[in-house]
Amino acid sequence: MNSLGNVFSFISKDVVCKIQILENFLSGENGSHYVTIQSMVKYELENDLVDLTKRCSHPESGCRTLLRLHRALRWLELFLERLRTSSEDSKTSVMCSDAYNESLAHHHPWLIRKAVGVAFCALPGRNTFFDVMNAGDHTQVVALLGESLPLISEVYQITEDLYAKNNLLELP
Ligand SMILES: CCCCCCCCCCCCC/C=C/[C@@H](O)[C@H](COP(=O)(O)O)NC(=O)CCCCCCCCCCCCCCC
Repeated sequence: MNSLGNVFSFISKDVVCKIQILENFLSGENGSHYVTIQSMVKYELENDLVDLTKRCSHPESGCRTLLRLHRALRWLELFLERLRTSSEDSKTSVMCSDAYNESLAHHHPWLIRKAVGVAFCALPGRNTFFDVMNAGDHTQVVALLGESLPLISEVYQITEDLYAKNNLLELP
């Protein structure tokens, strides 16, 4: 993302920050509970470490932090599937914003949606985008996407089911 330009830095900063929160849990004194998503959910819920309705004493629990990344993974899945099936004249900005409007946008306030919309306009065209991905020629990139998308979907679905079972899909 950083090689796409400064306009994306507010997005990548947020992702890095959220990954850091999870890594800190993993390397902290209760790290053994953070080895899997299942053990994290069980541990945080059993020990009242999750703000369920309003952010107060545990504003940055592992569960709510992962939920933000989980929602972003859905965006990524939708976007990469569009990219995989796109034609030479398809616009990355349109693919990106269609995927965004179908997923993450439902969870973002107006101001973030506007800022994200500006970032999408700065996306390079499809060919440059494939080059930036640095995963071989364009046919190879498309093949790679075909292999990785089912794995992304599977990971997404496992987390989605676990969160749904524990009523965690709307954590503040
Ligand atoms: C490739 C183009 C990249 C464009 C990515 C667009 C995705 C839209 C993400 C918009 C995030 C906006 C930034 C702020 C978000 C936060 O307000 C918001 C809520 O957090 P809070 O509850 O702690 O306040 N955070 C989030 O929703 C998490 C956003 C995470 C965004 C992840 C984006 C991942 C991008 C990965 C790109 C990989 C490209 C790979 C190509 C093969």
